[in-house]
Amino acid sequence: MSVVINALSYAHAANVLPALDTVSLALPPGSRTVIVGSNGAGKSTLLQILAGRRLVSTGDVRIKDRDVFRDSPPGVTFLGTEWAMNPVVRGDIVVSHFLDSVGGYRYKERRDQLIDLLDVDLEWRMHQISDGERRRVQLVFGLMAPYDVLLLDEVTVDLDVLVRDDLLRFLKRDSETRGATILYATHIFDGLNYFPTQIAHMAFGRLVTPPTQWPPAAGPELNAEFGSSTLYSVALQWLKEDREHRRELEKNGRRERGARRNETVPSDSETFYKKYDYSH
Ligand SMILES: Nc1ncnc2c1ncn2[C@@H]1O[C@H](COP(=O)(O)OP(=O)(O)OP(=O)(O)O)[C@@H](O)[C@H]1O
Repeated sequence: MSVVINALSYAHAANVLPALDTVSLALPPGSRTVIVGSNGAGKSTLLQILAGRRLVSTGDVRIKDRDVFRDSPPGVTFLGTEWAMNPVVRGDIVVSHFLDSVGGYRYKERRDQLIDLLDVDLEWRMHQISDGERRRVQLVFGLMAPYDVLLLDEVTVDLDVLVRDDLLRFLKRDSETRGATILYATHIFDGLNYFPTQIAHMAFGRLVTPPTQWPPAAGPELNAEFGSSTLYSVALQWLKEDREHRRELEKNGRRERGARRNETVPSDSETFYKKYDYSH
């Protein structure tokens, strides 16, 4: 297996319920897994832990049989949305200089292929381009070095549909030819049907549907859960179930997760509004 997680639990702070609750997962080399889950389900937390960005004390997290935090495996690429917020990549720097400064010359062939595919202009200046254009530069930068495991946290959200489609086809072809494993968290399911080899469902920090073959097997082996659905309709159904579940819990006065478990709401309105007054 390329990625193995055993009983991983993780809480962002001491007094909150865990963002991840005993998650176990195994991804074979060459697999492309799409994780479906509502806002706050735990997808980003999971990807950041796999990228070695958060230290975990409960559970075992391995890529290519190496502990991701203590013995970080080579060949792991993580691409998340926060990159574009970094002031360094919003500074007055020409794209060609930026790509050179991060070692683009070492992967010339892949770099040029990605520049064409993502329609990047080497003369752009990083502080004068749109969010989507900056995202395309990030993708050239992030994908030009060949990886064994690619962790994608919704980095296609601001791409136009044509570029997004070209990118997904590139990633699919790349994983087929080199056997790279991809784990991709997204909320955009349009045009994604052909991409994954498996799909998984996260809800309330748990992996409620482990990676399951996608597209569903056809003919007599037709997958009982998915039938002939599209990825979009499966995702919609899963998210509806999650919302129902949450509402049910809330109706019974319970929360699955959140920071306010032990907090009492002040009884008089003055104290209440003071609490939410950010002006001081
Ligand atoms: N830095 C943080 N500090 C405290 N809590 C956090 C932090 N990051 C995430 N959380 C909490 O952890 C839980 C899981 O968040 P996470 O970002 O992993 O969800 P997600 O599935 O990626 O959501 P989205 O689809 O909105 O990106 C949420 O309840 C969130 O409020």
